[in-house]
Amino acid sequence: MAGGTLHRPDGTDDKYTRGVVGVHTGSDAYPGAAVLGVSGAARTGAGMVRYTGPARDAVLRQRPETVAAEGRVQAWVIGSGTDPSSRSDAETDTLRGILSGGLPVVVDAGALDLVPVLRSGAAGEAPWIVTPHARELARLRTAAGLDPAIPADLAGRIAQATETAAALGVVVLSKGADTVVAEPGGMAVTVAAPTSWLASAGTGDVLAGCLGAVTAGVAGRRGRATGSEHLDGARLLACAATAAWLHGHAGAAASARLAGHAADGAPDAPILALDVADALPWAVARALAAV
Ligand SMILES: NC(=O)C1=CN([C@@H]2O[C@H](COP(=O)(O)OP(=O)(O)OC[C@H]3O[C@@H](n4cnc5c(N)ncnc54)[C@H](OP(=O)(O)O)[C@@H]3O)[C@@H](O)[C@H]2O)[C@@H](O)CC1
Ligand SMILES: Nc1ncnc2c1ncn2[C@@H]1O[C@H](COP(=O)(O)OP(=O)(O)O)[C@@H](O)[C@H]1O
Repeated sequence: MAGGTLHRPDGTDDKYTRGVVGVHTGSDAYPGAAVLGVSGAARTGAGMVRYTGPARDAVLRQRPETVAAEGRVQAWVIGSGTDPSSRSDAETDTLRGILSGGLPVVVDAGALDLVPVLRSGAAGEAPWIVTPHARELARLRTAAGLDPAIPADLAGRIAQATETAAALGVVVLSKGADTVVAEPGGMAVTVAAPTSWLASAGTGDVLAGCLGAVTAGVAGRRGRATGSEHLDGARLLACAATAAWLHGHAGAAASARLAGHAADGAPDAPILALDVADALPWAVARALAAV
């Protein structure tokens, strides 16, 4: 699963080759989402996290390693902790600029409304991974002219994610106890969460950051190897499936630890989103050990 998407740094690496994630998330109403996304990206092993949103002070208080300045990045994370109904025109322009920059973008929560607008009638694929929960996916499908009914079973969710990916030309990561990832070419993968203690506010924000870090790492290494950082749908799907696996197993490890068990014990204790972020290094280590 992690083969090709995660990389143990060696003597040739520096902070840039390991992948730089740009995070433009959070708002005055939801500064915590920015902290959680930045923590998710940093704990997944990004070489650098750049934060360019409005929750700079909160982010730096929790994660002083963050570079709060513009600069080159390999992948973006946008939308977590934002509300499109109160978004300024200047902020919409900033998000449109990120989306049209040609880099991979993880599009979450309050930026999802821009996807059908920008992809309507557009040819080919955009290197974006959208990360809706069930209600957000229903809203996205309504805006794209697709049936918004929430499927009753997993087969229906896979079909829905696959149809949405093809219609919009983007990778879809549909969140839930089973995370379904689909790409525009028709491939789909399901990643079952090892614990449902993950159903807690802010864990999706952590996932978005984790996915940004995995994607930036893959784009950076590909750039070094081939001269092109472009990631097609199949590669983005692999990044999304890897992030879902890391997130789920980090949740289980955090739950087991808080329950007083060893890391492989039963995940019995409730967890907070930041617990999930803090357990991501354990999940990365476990995935790397299996490669
Ligand atoms: N720490 C932070 O900063 C965090 C910030 N966060 C940020 O918050 C923003 C909004 O994200 P969200 O997913 O909550 O909003 P949204 O997609 O509009 O869905 C709302 C839907 O939920 C439903 N609903 C509400 N209450 C319900 C209930 N008791 N039981 C059942 N259903 C209930 C309600 O349905 P209704 O009441 O209409 O039936 C409505 O349709 C987003 O930017 C996110 O990133 C979060 O990540 C958390 C941590
Ligand atoms: N019942 C469940 N079992 C396991 N994982 C779940 C369950 N419900 C939600 N999740 C996971 O928890 C996260 C919630 O994300 P999201 O709905 O965006 O919440 P938030 O906006 O509060 O961060 C997702 O990664 C989702 O896959």
